[in-house]
Amino acid sequence: MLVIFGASGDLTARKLVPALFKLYRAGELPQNFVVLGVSRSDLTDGAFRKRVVLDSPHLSDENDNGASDEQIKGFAKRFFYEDVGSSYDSDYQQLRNRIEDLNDMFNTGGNIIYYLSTPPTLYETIVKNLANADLNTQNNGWKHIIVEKPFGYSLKTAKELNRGLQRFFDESQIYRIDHYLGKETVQNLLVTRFANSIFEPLWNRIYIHHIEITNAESVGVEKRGGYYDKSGALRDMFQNHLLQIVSLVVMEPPIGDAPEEIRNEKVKALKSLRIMRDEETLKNNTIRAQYVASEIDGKKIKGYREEEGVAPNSTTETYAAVKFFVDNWRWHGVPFYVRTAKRMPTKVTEVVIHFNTPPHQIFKDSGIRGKDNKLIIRIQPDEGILIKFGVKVPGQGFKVERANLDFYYSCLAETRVMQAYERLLLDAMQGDATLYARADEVEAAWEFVDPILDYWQNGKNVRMYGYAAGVWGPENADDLIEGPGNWRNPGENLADDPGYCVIC
Ligand SMILES: NC(=O)C1=CN([C@@H]2O[C@H](COP(=O)(O)OP(=O)(O)OC[C@H]3O[C@@H](n4cnc5c(N)ncnc54)[C@H](OP(=O)(O)O)[C@@H]3O)[C@@H](O)[C@H]2O)C=CC1
Ligand SMILES: O=C1O[C@H](COP(=O)(O)O)[C@@H](O)[C@H](O)[C@H]1O
Repeated sequence: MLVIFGASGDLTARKLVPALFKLYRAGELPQNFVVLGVSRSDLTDGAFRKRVVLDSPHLSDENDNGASDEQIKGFAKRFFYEDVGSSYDSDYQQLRNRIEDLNDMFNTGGNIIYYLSTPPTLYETIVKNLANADLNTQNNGWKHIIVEKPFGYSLKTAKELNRGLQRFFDESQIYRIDHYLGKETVQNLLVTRFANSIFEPLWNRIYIHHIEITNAESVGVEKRGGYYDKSGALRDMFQNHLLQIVSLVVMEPPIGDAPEEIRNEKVKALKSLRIMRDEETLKNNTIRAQYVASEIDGKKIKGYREEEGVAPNSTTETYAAVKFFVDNWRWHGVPFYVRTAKRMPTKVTEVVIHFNTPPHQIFKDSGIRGKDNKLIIRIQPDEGILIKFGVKVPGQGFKVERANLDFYYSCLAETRVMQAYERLLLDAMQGDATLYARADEVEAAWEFVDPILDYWQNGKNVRMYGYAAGVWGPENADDLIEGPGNWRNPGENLADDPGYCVIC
């Protein structure tokens, strides 16, 4: 049984129920699957079903071939609703009775996931009340809790939240969601590195010059200005999703694919990020910026400070770029450049491994300079992997051009690629926490991010750059890159990435 707290909210309707529906249609949910929505709103089972299933505009998408009425009705019958009264801090005895009734009706064996999809300030209250009603014990079926982001606001609050949850649930029962880990391409980072023998020998300071990770969104803060203005790019994307990607790029090979083997290595990776402690280092290695009003294709785009819910004098960043080093044997001296931003020219997330130039230039007039070998791992969209390597241009002499060697997920036309929430929900049902963040991972990530946030908020004369909505951030961001290089500003499609002989 999936018990969703905050079931009347946006996440339930827009992400959770559509993901469950996809799993249902694909026949991947257990036979006895049932959902109990819980929140303060006064709803009947019928009204809840209408809201999140029958009248929902979110159940189909452009890749869908349409669900039948029968499927939708069959799915809706598995949804029930219970209100907690006027506050989540109440006696959950009535909730317990309802859960027991549904357990019997659907023969669930007492296996329950509690999904916390309320404002984070309520997480601890909810788990305390679950425990008070004896709804956390595992002697009659397993009990897992899935905790939505944001997980804390700082290292201190993340630690408090961890301790708060762990008072009532064992760490093995706690699933902290990071939807980037549910993305197929993020998981493929592990496979690319550890299921091949051709990349890993090069995956170190001897062959890699620097690593660049870009997460760009073309949208602004949309309707979430109120939330975002208290958060900012560093908390919203960098502390969680991007540092999760960093941990997969940086980690050592685990001894196996058991969840704890992988998570142990990720924690070690996060703990090896060099924490920036003094103002000079923070000044030279971080850049923050806000988008300002502009016009894109004749359409006026609001600046961040004009967005609904955002303070007119806000100092919250919508662009964050950070250069850092990893203090371990493998990565000594290799700079990592990671940026995330809203209102960029396109939506794209990619990891770019820039290899060193060959140690000795044999082909002196080849035109190869500045065109290093790259491995581009495209997380989204146009998911795939592309290697840029030098080939000889036919003709006299040794002119070299960069060609592309590539793989695209879209080539796997017959394969159903699960969306992030589908994969993560299914894993939590199966008790597989590999793709969920452990307490120490979250804390290690905050440990790295906290000094940057503190500097941005309290440092002396910290610049807040502006960038016109629709461009690749402030010009000064290129100053972060060592030497003559710039950020790679990719197009929407990896397949369009310029390379010699693209039409073959
Ligand atoms: N929406 C999204 O795309 C994403 C959301 N999240 C996280 O998921 C959680 C839920 O988000 P979302 O569904 O968007 O939030 P909403 O505000 O839409 O819904 C939250 C639900 O919690 C209940 N609630 C209880 N107390 C409060 C309160 N003081 N203020 C507002 N709501 C309250 C409300 O139900 P009721 O009043 O009936 O009790 C409400 O329906 C949050 O922690 C959010 O950070 C994370 C990633 C993406
Ligand atoms: O967690 C979040 O992620 C989305 C971006 O997710 P994606 O899967 O579309 O890349 C971001 O828009 C949002 O601000 C953030 O809270």
